[in-house]
Amino acid sequence: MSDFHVYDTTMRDGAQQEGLNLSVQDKLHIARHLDDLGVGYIEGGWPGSNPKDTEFFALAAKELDLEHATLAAFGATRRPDASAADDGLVAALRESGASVVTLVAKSHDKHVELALRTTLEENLAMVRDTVQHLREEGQRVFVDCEHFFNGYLDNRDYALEVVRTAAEAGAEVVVLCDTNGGMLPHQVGEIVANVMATGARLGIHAHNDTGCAVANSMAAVLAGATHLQGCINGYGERTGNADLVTSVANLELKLGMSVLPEGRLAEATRISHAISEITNYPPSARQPYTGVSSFAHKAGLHASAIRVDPNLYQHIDPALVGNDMRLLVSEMAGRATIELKGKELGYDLTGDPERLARLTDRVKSMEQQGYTFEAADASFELLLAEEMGTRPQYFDIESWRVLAESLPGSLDAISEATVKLRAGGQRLAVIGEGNGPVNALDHALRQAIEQLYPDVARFHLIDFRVRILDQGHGTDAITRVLIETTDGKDSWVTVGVGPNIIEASWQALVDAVTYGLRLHAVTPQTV
Ligand SMILES: CC(=O)SCCNC(=O)CCNC(=O)[C@H](O)C(C)(C)COP(=O)(O)OP(=O)(O)OC[C@H]1O[C@@H](n2cnc3c(N)ncnc32)[C@H](O)[C@@H]1OP(=O)(O)O
Ligand SMILES: CC(=O)C(=O)O
Repeated sequence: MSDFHVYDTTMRDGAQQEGLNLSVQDKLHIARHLDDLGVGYIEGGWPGSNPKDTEFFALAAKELDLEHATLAAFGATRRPDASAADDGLVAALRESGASVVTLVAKSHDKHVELALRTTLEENLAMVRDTVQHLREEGQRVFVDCEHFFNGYLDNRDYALEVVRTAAEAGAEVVVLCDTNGGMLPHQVGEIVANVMATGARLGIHAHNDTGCAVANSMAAVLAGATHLQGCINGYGERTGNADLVTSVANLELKLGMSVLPEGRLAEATRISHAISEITNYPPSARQPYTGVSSFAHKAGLHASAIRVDPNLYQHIDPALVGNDMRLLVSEMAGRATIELKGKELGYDLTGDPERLARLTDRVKSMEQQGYTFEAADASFELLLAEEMGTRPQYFDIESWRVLAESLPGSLDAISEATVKLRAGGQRLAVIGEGNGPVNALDHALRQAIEQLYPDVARFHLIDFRVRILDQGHGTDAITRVLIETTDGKDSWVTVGVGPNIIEASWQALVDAVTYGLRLHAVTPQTV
């Protein structure tokens, strides 16, 4: 592995994202995940700026046992016209227990004069004094030059003077920040190449306001930067920071650099999703490398080539980043898609062109009616089983009926469902109650079959989504219902479609129960 720095700022700049709020325990968990990924540096926050960040560093010193990473504390240069030794926030950095301190410094003359309200000379002194002071106290220092690129375009000499001052005072790395995220890759590449002439070790910190944060980071590295900052899942102020996983995967897989310890990149998808759970931000399906859709193929033509060689429609082997290829069944499927999906589900349809063609036609015609199989894998698997003659019949529905009743003095309407079916050689008629018609039907169906099939007691609905398909028909429209069910271990999605929302829900419900029992390898009893 090279001496290249992979520097994560999820817990500092990532936490500046709207709606993202981390507890101290969240931060400790994230730090362990980042260490597991093998990043070199973890910026834990700004000690002294709020009690939580101060507590994090205190706890980290006692509880975090990092294998790969070094913890960095973030803070600012001293206040104007004061001494670094007497500055309260500098003291918090000194006392944080972190061996690395990353100082944010102004490098754009306009910011020095308007935001800091001091002179250009005093700002240089603030950088020099603070770096020297912390170095004397035994800490390693990195300097983040805020608004560097805008500063360089407005007053090149001053921006370069800040870089030189930081490096001469003992900063190990001077990080050029695109704080407003407005740069494009050609500008970043050219400017970083010019700043290399200072002799300072350079880093890059890019925001994503032009959608170019990762591209700008790559341009900086190609121009000579050897320290890369970013956040997991691209979190960060406004539109976020460069996504650290995308950046690192690009460096390793596209530029042939070795920046993580051997084998760690293959953990990227798992770690990116685990951190999403902690931040409570659902992972973006379309995130490069780690998204669930990153290697999902929907178009029939793609699948037909993938059948020959997956690399024909994929830029890398998904396993390199711990992701998987998936085939999506939809109206855009061709026979190749159905064949590959069948294989994924354990059915060999090769050599059965007629069945393949029939299934493909069925999928297309059902999708035209409103079904969506890419979102309802379980209903597709049952359709496939039906075509193969292996769909189990656990019960035979005779009829169902639902009543909704509003009782005087009560705001809640009560629903009551009657389900009549044959199962286990008996005719069963069961009444179920619920807080809505679907809930009542669900209860009635379970009660009817629970004695024969006790596994149904373990199934729980976790999501129920309704979509009106032909807008404009008002209450007369076609409705699609997607139901997600879990048994506590696995979860599966089924679909139902119809002009009546309860009929559509019932179809999805019957598929959900049938799929669950089949998954549990329950043997059907005579109906
Ligand atoms: C580009 C970035 O994202 S850098 C990271 C920014 N992150 C944050 O701001 C989050 C944490 N910040 C905080 O908790 C608070 O802003 C604190 C504790 C740092 C400061 O709080 P306050 O003392 O109340 O000051 P306030 O936030 O109003 O203003 C910031 C002050 O820092 C000064 N300042 C700004 N940049 C720097 C710098 N690089 N070096 C020294 N001082 C600076 C400003 O001039 C301003 O000074 P003033 O109080 O004399 O007006
Ligand atoms: C330091 C930092 O976060 C920035 O300039 O964007």
